[in-house]
Amino acid sequence: MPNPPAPSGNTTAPAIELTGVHKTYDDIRAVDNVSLTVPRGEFFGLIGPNGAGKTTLVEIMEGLRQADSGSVSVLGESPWPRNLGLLPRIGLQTQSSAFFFRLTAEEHLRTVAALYGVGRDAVARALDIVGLTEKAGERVENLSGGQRQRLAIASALSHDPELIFLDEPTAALDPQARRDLWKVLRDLKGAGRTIVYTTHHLDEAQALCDRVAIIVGGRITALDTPNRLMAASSSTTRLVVPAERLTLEQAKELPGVIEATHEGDVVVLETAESGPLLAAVEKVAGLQGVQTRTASLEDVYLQLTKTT
Ligand SMILES: Nc1ncnc2c1ncn2[C@@H]1O[C@H](COP(=O)(O)OP(=O)(O)OP(=O)(O)O)[C@@H](O)[C@H]1O
Repeated sequence: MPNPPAPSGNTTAPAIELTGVHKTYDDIRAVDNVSLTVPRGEFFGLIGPNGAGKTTLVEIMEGLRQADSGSVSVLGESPWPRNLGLLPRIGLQTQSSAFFFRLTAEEHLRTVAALYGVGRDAVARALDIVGLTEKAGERVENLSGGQRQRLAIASALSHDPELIFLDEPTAALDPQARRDLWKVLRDLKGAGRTIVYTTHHLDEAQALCDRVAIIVGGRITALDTPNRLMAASSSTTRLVVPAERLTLEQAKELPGVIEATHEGDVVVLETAESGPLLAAVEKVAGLQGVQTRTASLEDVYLQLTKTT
C-alpha cells in the first residue's frame, strides 16, 4: 500500500482533539462532557451499548453534527461549520452506506472517486485493498451483504484519506470475511492512517485497537489500551471445569470461590486466588479439561456497562 499523500493542512496537530464536548437532544444527553485526543496513526476504538452516544460523537467529529458546546479539532481544523477543506482528508463508512443504483462496483467507486477528483488508479487500488477486484464488474445489487460492506469501505478509501471513520464495518461479515477485513485494517494502520472504529465486537476491539474508549450514557467511562483496561478491571481469574465432574453446589463450597455459574456444559468459578482453588478442584474433580480464563475486554466492558 502506498504511503498517504502529503497532507494539505495542519500536519502536526493530533488527528482528533475534543475538549468538553456536549450534545443534547431535547432532554437526552447524548454526549456529556467528552474530552479525548487521538494521535496521528492511532487505531482508536469506540465501544458502548446501544444509545450510548457513539454515533452522535462520531458525527460531531465528522462535521455532520454540531456540538452544543466544547471544542472539536480534526486534523488541526474545526469540522463545523461544514469544512469542505477537510472532506478530501477524511474517509467515512457508515452503517447505512448508500450506493449508486445499477452501477457495477467499479463504476460506483469511479463515481465516488470523481467527486474527490481522483482517477482510475485509485479505484483499482481501493478495490484491491478490500479484496473486491474480481467483483469489479458486478452490479452493486448483486453483491452479498459482506461484499457491499467492503465496497462501502473502498468508497471511504479511494481518495487516500489521512483519517478514516469506520462504523461497525464487520457487522454483516462472515467469520472469514471478518478476519480478512482485519488484515485490511491492520495494513491501513501500517500505512500510517488514523482509524476511528466503532464496533460491538469486543474481540475485534481487543485485536485491532491501540486504545479503546468505552462510552456509557454519553460519557467516557474508560479509555486506555485493551491490555491496560483488562489488567486494571479485575484481579479475578476464572476456572472453567467440565460440568459432568463438578456440580454447582460442590463448586460453591470450594475455598476462594467468589461466584460459581453454570454455562452450558461447564461450571465457571471466579476467584481472586487461583492457586488454592486449583488445588481444591484437583482433589474434587481432577484437572483434566480444566481451563483458566483471565479477564477479556468483554469482561471489562460488561463490568462497566452493567445496569443492574
Ligand atoms: N437525531 C436525534 N434526535 C433525538 N435523539 C437522538 C437523535 N440521535 C440520537 N438520539 C438519541 O441520543 C442517544 C445517543 O444516540 P446515538 O445514536 O449517538 O448512540 P449509539 O451509541 O450510536 O447507539 P447504537 O449503538 O445503537 O448505534 C440515544 O438516546 C438516541 O435515542
